[in-house]
Amino acid sequence: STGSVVTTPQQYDVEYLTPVTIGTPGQNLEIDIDTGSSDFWVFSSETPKSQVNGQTCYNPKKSSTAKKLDGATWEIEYGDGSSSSGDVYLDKVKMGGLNFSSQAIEAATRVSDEFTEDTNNDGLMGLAFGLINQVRPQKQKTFFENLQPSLDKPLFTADLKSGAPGHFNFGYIDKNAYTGSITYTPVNSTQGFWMWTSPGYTIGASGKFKSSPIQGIADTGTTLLLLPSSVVTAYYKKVSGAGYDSSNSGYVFPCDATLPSFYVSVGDSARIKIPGQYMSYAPVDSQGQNCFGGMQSDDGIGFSIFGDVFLKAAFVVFDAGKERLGLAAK
Ligand SMILES: O=C([C@@H]1CCCNC1)N1CCCCC1
Repeated sequence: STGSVVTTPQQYDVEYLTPVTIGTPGQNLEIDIDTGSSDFWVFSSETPKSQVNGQTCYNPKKSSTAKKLDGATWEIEYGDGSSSSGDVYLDKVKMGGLNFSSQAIEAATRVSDEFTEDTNNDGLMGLAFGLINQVRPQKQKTFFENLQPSLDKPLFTADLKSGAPGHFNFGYIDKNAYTGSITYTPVNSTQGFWMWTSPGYTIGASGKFKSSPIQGIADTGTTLLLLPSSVVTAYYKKVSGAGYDSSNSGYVFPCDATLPSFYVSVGDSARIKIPGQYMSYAPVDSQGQNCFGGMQSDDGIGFSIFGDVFLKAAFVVFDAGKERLGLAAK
């Protein structure tokens, strides 16, 4: 089998939302596909009304195919401080023309304010490795892991775009979705992430390559590109008026500044170009005078995060069969 589903950016490409259908009759939700975590959780009829602000809620009591996974609970804390928790049902899930009849659906009985305030986001579908699924006493498989044996190829691809809808495809590689060739690089999944190491980077079209290994994860659920502070400092040195703004906890610069492109090396001889325009995330003031940088420090995380600022510049193959990541220009 193969599948393909559209994914649509929210304002400033802060996140990408993807339609999914749960239960019988189908309940349609819009979720954030997150390759940086491994829980599929949704707003539900069990989420306190005070914590629901426009989201669509999955109601297992209205699904003839829902089965409670007795005794199972979950609780997750994300790196940005947001969190949620709840109980678990098994139910049918349809996404991109693919079906799985007994997917673990983690119904939220509590969500943190960050999720309540994210009004269009009905939940997260984690597509990292099941090793880090947070359901206890038995961890559950991701949607992709459940489907993997039936897919033509044991992989999925992400084609996120700047300010336009893109696709997540499952089980196949669309040759029309990228240019040139795909460069593959090994993934180390021992921490449960799509973790890989870039050999280095280049700042600007006429910059000199810096050989400096950067270990990080491919995370569609993180908006920005989070890199070692040495790289971040070197980049913003090339942006006039840029500086670290403690009130916004990150590098900020005049929105009319010219931003250099940033090249992330892959394998022995390839690199992904992030256009300068992608390196500005959003205004920090209502006048739109100063802008928050798309590249920020990974301090405190323990590794870098290749989030949407990077991923939307590439066609990305998440190849579980060969534990590798494929990257191509587009
Ligand atoms: O919580 C996260 C991210 C948050 C944004 C969405 N993706 C998952 N982690 C990834 C980095 C290491 C810590 C866990």
